Amino acid sequence: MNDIDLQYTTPEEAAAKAGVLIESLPWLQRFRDQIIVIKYGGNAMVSEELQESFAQDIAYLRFVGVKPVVVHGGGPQISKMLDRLSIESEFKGGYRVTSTEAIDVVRMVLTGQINPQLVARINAYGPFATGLSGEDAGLFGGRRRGVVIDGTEHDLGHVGDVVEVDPQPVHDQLDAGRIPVVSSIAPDLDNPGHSLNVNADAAAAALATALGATKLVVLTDVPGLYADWPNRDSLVSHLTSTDLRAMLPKLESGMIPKMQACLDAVDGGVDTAAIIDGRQPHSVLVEVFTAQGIGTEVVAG
Ligand SMILES: Nc1ncnc2c1ncn2[C@@H]1O[C@H](COP(=O)(O)OP(=O)(O)O)[C@@H](O)[C@H]1O
Ligand SMILES: CC(=O)N[C@@H](CCC(=O)OP(=O)(O)O)C(=O)O
Repeated sequence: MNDIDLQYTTPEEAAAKAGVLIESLPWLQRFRDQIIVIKYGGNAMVSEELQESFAQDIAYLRFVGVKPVVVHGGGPQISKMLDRLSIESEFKGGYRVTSTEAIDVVRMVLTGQINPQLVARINAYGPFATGLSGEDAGLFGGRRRGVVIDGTEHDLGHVGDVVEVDPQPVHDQLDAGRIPVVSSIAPDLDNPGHSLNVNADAAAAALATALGATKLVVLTDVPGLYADWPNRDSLVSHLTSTDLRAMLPKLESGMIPKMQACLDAVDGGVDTAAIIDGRQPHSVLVEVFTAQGIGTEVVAG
C-alpha cells in the first residue's frame, strides 16, 4: 500500500479537487454494485507506469463499490516470446494464425505470465484480485474459426470464438468481493484437452454479456474509433449500434474485432461499450467517472 501523501493544499486547490470529486457523484451512484468489464490490451501494458495506473484504477473502482472484471490480452508480449523462441507467427484479418507450437506459447504468456503480473499489481492495493483463465471451471467454451479475406476463407489454426460462457465462476469471485482477472484462452469444445487462442476483445464482450455487465471498456493504443482512418480529425465520440453496424464492413483489421466486440456487447444487453486510449494514464477512471468520458462510446439504438 502507498503511503498517504500529506502535502499542503491552498484553498483554491482544495476547491478544484472537490470539484473533480463531486463531478464523479452521479457516476458513483450509477455504477455502485454494477459490473464493469474492462478489456486490457497488450499495447496498454507496455510501461511500468501504465500498468501501475491501470492497477490503481481497478483498485479504485473496487473501493468505491463498483464490481470490476478484467479480461486481458497480450498480443505484443506473445509476439515477443514467439520471436525469442523462433516460432513464426503472422496475422490474418486481425487474428494470429496459431500453430500447435504457438498455442502453448500463447497460453504460457497469457495465463502464466501476464495474468499473475496483473493480479500482483492490483493486490498491492488490497487482497482483491484473483486470476482466472477462460479454461477454469467451464468459464469459456470455444470453437475453431477461420477468417474470410477478400471472399477467400483462411484457416487460422488453433484460433476460436467463445461460443459458450458460464459466468458462475466469475460471479462466485465477485460475490466474495474479489476482482476477477481473466486470460483470453478457451478450451476447444470439439477437441477436449486442447486450447484455443481467442481474441481478447471478443472474449471480453462475451463475458460482459453473460455477466449482465452495465459497461464494457476496451483499452487500446489509439484515442478511439476514427470514421475515416487514418484522418486524425475523424474521431467518433458517440455512435449507436445501427451506425456501427453500417461502418463495420469498411473498417481495417485491428479495429474489426474491437468494434465487433462492442457491437456484440451492446446487442447482448450491455448499456455502453467504450473504446479508450490505454496509453493515457488513468484513462479507465476518466471514462467511468466523468461526464464526457474519453474515446468512442457505443450505445444501443
Ligand atoms: N478506423 C480506425 N480507427 C482507429 N484505429 C484503427 C482504425 N482502423 C485501423 N486502426 C488500427 O487499429 C489499431 C488497434 O488495433 P490493435 O492493434 O489490434 O489493438 P490492441 O492491441 O489494443 O487490441 C490502431 O492502433 C490502429 O492502427
Ligand atoms: C486470435 C488472436 O489474435 N489472439 C490474440 C490474443 C491476445 C490479444 O487479443 O491481445 P491484445 O488484446 O493485446 O491484442 C493474439 O494472439 O495476439
